[in-house]
Amino acid sequence: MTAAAAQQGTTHQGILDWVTEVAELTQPDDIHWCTGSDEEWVQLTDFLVGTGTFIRLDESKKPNSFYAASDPIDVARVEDRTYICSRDERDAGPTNNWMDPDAMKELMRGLYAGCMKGRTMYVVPFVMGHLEAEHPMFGVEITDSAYVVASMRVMARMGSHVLRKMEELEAAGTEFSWVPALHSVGHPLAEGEDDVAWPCNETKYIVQFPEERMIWSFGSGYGGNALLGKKCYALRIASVMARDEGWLAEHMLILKLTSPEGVVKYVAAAFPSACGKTNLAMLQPTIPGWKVETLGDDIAWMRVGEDGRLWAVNPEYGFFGVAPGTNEHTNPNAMRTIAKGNSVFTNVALTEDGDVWWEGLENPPARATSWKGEPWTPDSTELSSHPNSRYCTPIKQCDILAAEYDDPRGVPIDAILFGGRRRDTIPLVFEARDWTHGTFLGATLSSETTAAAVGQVGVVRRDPMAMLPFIGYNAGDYFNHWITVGKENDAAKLPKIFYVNWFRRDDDGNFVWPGFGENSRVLKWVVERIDGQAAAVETPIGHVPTPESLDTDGLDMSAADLAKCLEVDAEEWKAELPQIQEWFDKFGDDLPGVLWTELDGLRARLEG
Ligand SMILES: O=C(O)CSc1cccnc1C(=O)O
Ligand SMILES: [Mn+2]
Repeated sequence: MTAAAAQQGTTHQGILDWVTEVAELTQPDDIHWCTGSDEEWVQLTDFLVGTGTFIRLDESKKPNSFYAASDPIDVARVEDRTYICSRDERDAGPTNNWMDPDAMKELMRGLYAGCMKGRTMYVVPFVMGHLEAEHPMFGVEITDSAYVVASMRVMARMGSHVLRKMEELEAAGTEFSWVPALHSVGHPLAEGEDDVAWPCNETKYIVQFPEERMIWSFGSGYGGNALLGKKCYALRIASVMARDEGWLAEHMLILKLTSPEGVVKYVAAAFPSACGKTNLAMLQPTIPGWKVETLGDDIAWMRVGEDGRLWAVNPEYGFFGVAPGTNEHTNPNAMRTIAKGNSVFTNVALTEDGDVWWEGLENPPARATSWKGEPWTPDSTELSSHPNSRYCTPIKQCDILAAEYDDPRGVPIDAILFGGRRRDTIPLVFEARDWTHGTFLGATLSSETTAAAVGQVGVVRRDPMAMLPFIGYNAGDYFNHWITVGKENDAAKLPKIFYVNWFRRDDDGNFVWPGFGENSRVLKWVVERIDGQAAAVETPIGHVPTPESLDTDGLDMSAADLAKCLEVDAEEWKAELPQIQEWFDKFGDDLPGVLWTELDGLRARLEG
């Protein structure tokens, strides 16, 4: 299958050739070219209700919305089955699984052979980012999952208008390419065999071929494994494009912060999976007069503009947010967005009156059906919803969506926040000394693992720029790319870099910082630092707020607890040094020397 070659031909013929090749291999019963129309949504959702994959929710509760429960073997991203199959193993680097691309293709052709028998092959033309962008980032996903098509319609700009745009560009002789993204649940149906509610396969492969800008996925129907525009394209493939073309594809939210005086700042923030990006992206400030609007909660593409500033767009068209913990206190804006319907809820609980519920949501139902299909009550010892259960909801429904979301140029970022989930060591917020030091902070970011990926939860791991599962190439080269962006551009125009940690705990294990809307106080300090108005203490790790420089008016917190939030414990940081050394040793000569210099500087300042 020469998808890359298919990209070179005329678009329509190129796509047709690729679709033909895939159909010959996978042998679907029929082929459906997705239009993205409302009529198609109705056909798809009716079909999914018919197969038992979808349960239609009550129109008065969540209009035009559906419930799905996955197979328990298919509930999250499968990092151990995710591969970067670069030609040279070195280019995958020590943080990625690698296999020789030809060997992987051989293996997966064996899996794809006949895998779509009894099913429909859907061809999904889509674009990540704006169709009106200077260089639209096209993709075509082939999938045998109607659930994936329905979810892609929420998460990406998809359908006939995308194909027409490609044809227009082709007619105008304008150069462009498209990413072929092949997906199968890996569950062929024999003649007359009924489908299961959640078809998938014990064997899963989520594979990126970076030089070919191509994605092959097999065996999972869930989230980032199957909605290939998201993690596979907009991060893993896009990060390789960004390395080659001089921009950044990052795991970041984008928000717009407006002060009471009307001063606007744009902030991007990289937190590991399920560490609060969506909540921060839609923050409802507790400090009077401050306003947050969102542009995105998960992915940011950032390019240096002619003005030397870093301009960010959100390439996605929807939210695929963690449901548990989302409620009127933690994220009222998400709740209002979801309430408008047009959403797909996966692995949450289904209530008897045709609504959904999850842990942390107000008003637990007296009885419900859990994501495992079992009777559930508030007294159940089992969870109603999987910790990685998700809502999939159109971004346009968000009341605080910034108008700039629709601007193909994006917004100029003033501050980048790196954040993790650490119970100790990392203070509430501190500012990097400069871009290189900020890159060091990003490269050494650490966080307790979450349920967004299969594996143990709560283990502290290094998660550089919160991109560990999403860097499409050698992470040492990725760090060097960040360093280069700083070197090749005017530092005064680039965003200032900060490190935040909402999750510090006291000796009894309780969170010291209230978080959620109160995080607006940290954002205020950040923008006031940018404007040279907020005080800070110079510490071995960076610039930490003086207690007085944080706006604590109305904050129910003792001075001792605030001091605890801001504490820099030299012994805790000295304990980080060998961990950072061990992390950096993984990269050998691929690690930029300036990062070793930063580590030496930190050590010297701590021991000074
Ligand atoms: O893709 C999944 O199955 C869950 S992981 C996820 C989903 C949406 C946004 N981010 C993530 C992530 O792991 O970062
Ligand atoms: Mn994410």
